[in-house]
Amino acid sequence: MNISLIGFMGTGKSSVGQELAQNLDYKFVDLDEEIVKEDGRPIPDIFAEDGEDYFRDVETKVTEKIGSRDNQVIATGGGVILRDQNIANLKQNGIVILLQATPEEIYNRTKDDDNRPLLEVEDPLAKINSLLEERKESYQCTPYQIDTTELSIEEVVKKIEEIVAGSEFREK
Ligand SMILES: Nc1ncnc2c1ncn2[C@@H]1O[C@H](COP(=O)(O)OP(=O)(O)O)[C@@H](O)[C@H]1O
Ligand SMILES: O=C(O)C1=C[C@@H](OP(=O)(O)O)[C@@H](O)[C@H](O)C1
Ligand SMILES: [Mg+2]
Repeated sequence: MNISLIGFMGTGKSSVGQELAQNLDYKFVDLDEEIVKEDGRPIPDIFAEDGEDYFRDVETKVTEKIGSRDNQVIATGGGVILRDQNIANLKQNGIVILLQATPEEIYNRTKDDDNRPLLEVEDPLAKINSLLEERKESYQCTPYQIDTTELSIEEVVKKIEEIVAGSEFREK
C-alpha cells in the first residue's frame, strides 16, 4: 500500500513523509520534486512562466503516474486536492492522511522559504487564511486527520504509524 500525505503548505508533508518512509522502509516520493523532474524547471519558474493551471496539469500527470505504484510514502503539494481525479489516484493504492496546522503556525513555518509562489505576496498570512477557506471542503476527503500545530515531526510520524496500524489498509 501507499501512504499519501495531503494538507496545506507548511503542515509538514515533505519532512514528515521523509522520516515516515525511513521508519517503514518505504520509498519516499515528493510530488513537487517529481513535478520539477518532469518539467525541468523549479516550481517558482513554472508558476511565473506558465501559470498555475499549467502547474496543475503537470501535477495531475505526475500524481497519476506515482499513484499507480506501490509501497511508497507520497508527500503531495498542498493544492493536489483541487482536482478530485488526483485524490482518486492517490486512494487507489492506499490511505490518504491529512496534516493540519493553524494559519499562524503555517505562516511561521513557511515565511523564510521563497519556494512557494502562492505565498509570495504582500500579506502571506491573509493569503494563507483565504486559501485555507477556499480549500476547506476539499481537505475533508479523508477521515484520517492530524493537527500538527503542537507536535514535533517525530510525534506526527508516530501518529501516522498508529493510524496505519489500525486502518483497514494494513493487510494490503
Ligand atoms: N511538526 C512540525 N513542527 C515544527 N516544524 C515543522 C513541523 N513540520 C514541518 N516543520 C517545518 O516546517 C517547514 C515546512 O515543512 P514541509 O515539510 O516542507 O511542509 P509541506 O511539505 O507540507 O509544505 C520545514 O522547515 C519543516 O522543518
Ligand atoms: O498549496 C499549493 O497550491 C502548493 C503547494 C506546494 O507544495 P507544499 O504543500 O509542499 O508546500 C507546491 O505544490 C506549490 O507551490 C503549490
Ligand atoms: Mg512539501
